[in-house]
Amino acid sequence: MIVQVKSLKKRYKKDWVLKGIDITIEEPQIIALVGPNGSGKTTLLNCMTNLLSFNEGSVEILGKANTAPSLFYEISYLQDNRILYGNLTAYDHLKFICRVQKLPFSRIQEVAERVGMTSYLKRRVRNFSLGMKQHLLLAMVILNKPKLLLMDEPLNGLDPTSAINMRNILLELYKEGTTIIISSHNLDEIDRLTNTIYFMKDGALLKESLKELTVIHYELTVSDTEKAKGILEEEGLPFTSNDQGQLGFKETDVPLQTIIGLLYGNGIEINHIDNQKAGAEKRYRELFEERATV
Ligand SMILES: Nc1ncnc2c1ncn2[C@@H]1O[C@H](COP(=O)(O)OP(=O)(O)OP(=O)(O)O)[C@@H](O)[C@H]1O
Repeated sequence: MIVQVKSLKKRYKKDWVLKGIDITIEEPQIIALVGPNGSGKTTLLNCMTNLLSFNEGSVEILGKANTAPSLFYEISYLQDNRILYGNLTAYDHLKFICRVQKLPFSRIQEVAERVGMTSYLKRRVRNFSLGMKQHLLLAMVILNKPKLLLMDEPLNGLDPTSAINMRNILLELYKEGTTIIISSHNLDEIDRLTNTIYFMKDGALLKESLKELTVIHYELTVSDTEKAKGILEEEGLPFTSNDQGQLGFKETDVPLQTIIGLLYGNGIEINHIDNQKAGAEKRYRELFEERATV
């Protein structure tokens, strides 16, 4: 068992922020943690890594209570860049981690090259841009090749090239057996990284696989909607229709080519085809519509 969180509850004074979180991860995966500002994502990650105590429930990681000292060598947690020291260089940070993690210093160059930060390795962090700090944080958490990697908003401030590089690094780690839990507001990037999303809502998690949500839907505007409906019903093909007379289909139910052939064959013209690929953003809007439109 990689992660087993049971009925985890956490409150700050009277406010319950986590109201009973359950997470079971048995095999390496990449999981995205998504939710509005203040929904409790950081609190959850802090509780899981034992940086924060919780009020009720239990957290086990790699079969041990999350307080077990040996986990220090097996998990990594990318937090925000306030943990960095302005007066130290990137190299100093990485050397410190090598010392406490008992890793050879040769790992530093290896990781710096992988992350793409060799040119400013010896510079003081004080003068780093936001993206450079994110690179350093990434280098710091992958030094020990963790079995579980938790990441709080790792994509902040990354330019597109760096975001792609980070995605590739995470996918490589995952292929090597690392489980990754990543909180992010960048839903496009999440879509590219994983199909498994935990939406954080009202102190609870809604676990969803986007496999179903990423099925392609298409909508057709045709010359004679009523006639088309009759033909589709006769053929027993599943479809929906809306007020504007559009007919909706799921690619998995009926391939588009089949519908086109059938309608044309019956003298119905297709005026417009609209493809819709649902994804993390669409689902987010459905779940948090009020907040998303503010
Ligand atoms: N130390 C604290 N004391 C009191 N309340 C806190 C503390 N830390 C967080 N909170 C509150 O707990 C709630 C959850 O905060 P948290 O930082 O976990 O959310 P988040 O989902 O990570 O937000 P964001 O997306 O903005 O990073 C918020 O209402 C926040 O104000």
